Amino acid sequence: MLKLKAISKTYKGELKPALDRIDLQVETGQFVAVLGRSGAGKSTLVRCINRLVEPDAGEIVWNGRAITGMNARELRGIRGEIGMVFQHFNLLPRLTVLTNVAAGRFADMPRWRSLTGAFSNEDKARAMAALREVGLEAYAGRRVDDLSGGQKQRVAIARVVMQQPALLLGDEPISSLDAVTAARIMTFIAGLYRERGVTVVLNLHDVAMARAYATRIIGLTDGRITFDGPPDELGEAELRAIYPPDEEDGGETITVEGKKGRNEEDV
Ligand SMILES: Nc1ncnc2c1ncn2[C@@H]1O[C@H](COP(=O)(O)OP(=O)(O)OP(=O)(O)O)[C@@H](O)[C@H]1O
Repeated sequence: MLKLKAISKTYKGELKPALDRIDLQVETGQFVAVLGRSGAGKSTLVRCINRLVEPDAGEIVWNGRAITGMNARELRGIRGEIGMVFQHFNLLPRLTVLTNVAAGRFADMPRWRSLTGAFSNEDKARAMAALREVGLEAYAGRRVDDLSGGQKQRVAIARVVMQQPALLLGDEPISSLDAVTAARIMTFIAGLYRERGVTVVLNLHDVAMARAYATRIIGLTDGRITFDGPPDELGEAELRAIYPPDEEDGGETITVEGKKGRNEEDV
């Protein structure tokens, strides 16, 4: 179980908190999508969980252990249990697909160490099996920077499969992908949750994707939780609370089906 207790974060030089006393409890085996406008605090929330961003106050507890308060070595250890996928993949571009995936097994080590150690045949076989799951077996020897965005995200998913995390965090993992590729990545993530019991917390921009895949939706507005419930309770009124209209942004409209710009709304 993941518990956030009164987590607050104000970035240096900012007046308004990015997160304002967030309390959240995620049961093992939930698939949580975090929605909110740009700047609502979604990235900050997800990144505080594994302390890529340091909260100013509050406590984060994962399976009875307080992540807040861990020293660097303990934090590396816990990060081995927590997988993460990013919008821009966070792979080592000049290295091969296989090396990137195999390194997932050493997620609790500093990166340079995981790469200087030779991988065992067993590690390589497991990395190949993970690549097979995402349909990229044939790309094992290719350099990551030769792949498309969707393929890179599949490599990142294979690395997570290799890591066998109990918790998967995602910071906009599908934001830079086209709709078909995004759905494919969400299906892989849903597979980790359904078939392996991985607890998932993803920050998403896409309301329709969140509704289609998550079991619970958290709405963030100005650093506070303004919605918490299953996808079928997320109606138009709830969406308006999560995405309040703002004169400055041209009146972007979010509907249950997804996001619409003003022009699309007019036609
Ligand atoms: N490194 C930083 N330094 C200063 N302010 C920051 C930093 N990162 C985020 N912020 C501010 O904190 C608030 C929350 O940002 P955050 O990135 O968490 O929002 P978000 O909901 O993920 O937005 P987006 O959807 O645009 O990525 C915003 O006001 C943002 O400007």
